[in-house]
Amino acid sequence: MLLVFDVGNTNIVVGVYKDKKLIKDWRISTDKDKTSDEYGMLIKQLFIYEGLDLNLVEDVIISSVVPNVMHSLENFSLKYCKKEPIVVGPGIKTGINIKYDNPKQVGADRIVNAVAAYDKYKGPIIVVDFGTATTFCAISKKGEYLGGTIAPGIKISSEALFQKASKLPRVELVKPDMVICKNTVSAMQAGIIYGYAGLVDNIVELMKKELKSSNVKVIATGGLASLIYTESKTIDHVDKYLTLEGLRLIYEMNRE
Ligand SMILES: Nc1ncnc2c1ncn2[C@@H]1O[C@H](COP(=O)(O)OP(=O)(O)O)[C@@H](O)[C@H]1O
Ligand SMILES: CC(C)(COP(=O)(O)O)[C@@H](O)C(=O)NCCC(=O)O
Ligand SMILES: [K+]
Repeated sequence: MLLVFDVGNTNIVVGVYKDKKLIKDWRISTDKDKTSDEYGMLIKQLFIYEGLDLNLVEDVIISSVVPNVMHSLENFSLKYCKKEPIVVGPGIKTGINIKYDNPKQVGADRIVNAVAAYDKYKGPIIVVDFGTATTFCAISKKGEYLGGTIAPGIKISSEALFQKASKLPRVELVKPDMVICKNTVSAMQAGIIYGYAGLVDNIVELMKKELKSSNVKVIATGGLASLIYTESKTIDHVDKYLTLEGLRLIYEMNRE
């Protein structure tokens, strides 16, 4: 079995692959204060709960945009899986040519998404990842990572509204029927969701113009993708497991 970790700023998505098949996935909070033993006990319990055995893990691959968590996860891998993990970063083969000014600057999650999206859908392609931040990445027909856009995420944008305006409450992210809303909660929900769908469509349209291609596919992933998918005019598919799939593919390219 292969154990994969996608460490985001809010959540760590953990996946278990048996050959090419994702057999289990979990979402746990990203906690910079957790030790390797705490991660170990948490993951061991999840394995036991699903009738899986941590001793059967043959390899571990980690992609992280939170440097502080790496120490604990690497030690977790060494101690509980008896394996040096593969960490997505400089020196790792991805098959993607990164055209960023400084390729080391691109978030590992964005590269992992690009690898999976190019493998599955071919280019030109735009990947939208709705995480703590919302990232947009353009991949060319030839499979080059061309770059992209980083916008404030849906959840953190709405948290800012609630924190900075005394009379605005924290709201659930659900869609009201209208935008001419007659109460505070619906008015905020409309502003967040319909406003955000517009943000997504505008960035995607501008990217398509820069890509100068008419057949660009647009794939969305990340915790909140399905919320915006139904309101956006430009997203073609939601692919929930894109990042995990990218980790598996990178593992295949780098295994000994
Ligand atoms: N299935 C879900 N339903 C509702 N909210 C979610 C879900 N998954 C994630 N979220 C929320 O979406 C935000 C981004 O989550 P996630 O995609 O895990 O971000 P990251 O990759 O940055 O850790 C978080 O605030 C999280 O609480
Ligand atoms: C943009 C991000 C914060 C997104 O992270 P996430 O929302 O998944 O937690 C992450 O990819 C990152 O830290 N990137 C480095 C900067 C860049 O990609 O240019
Ligand atoms: K992510």
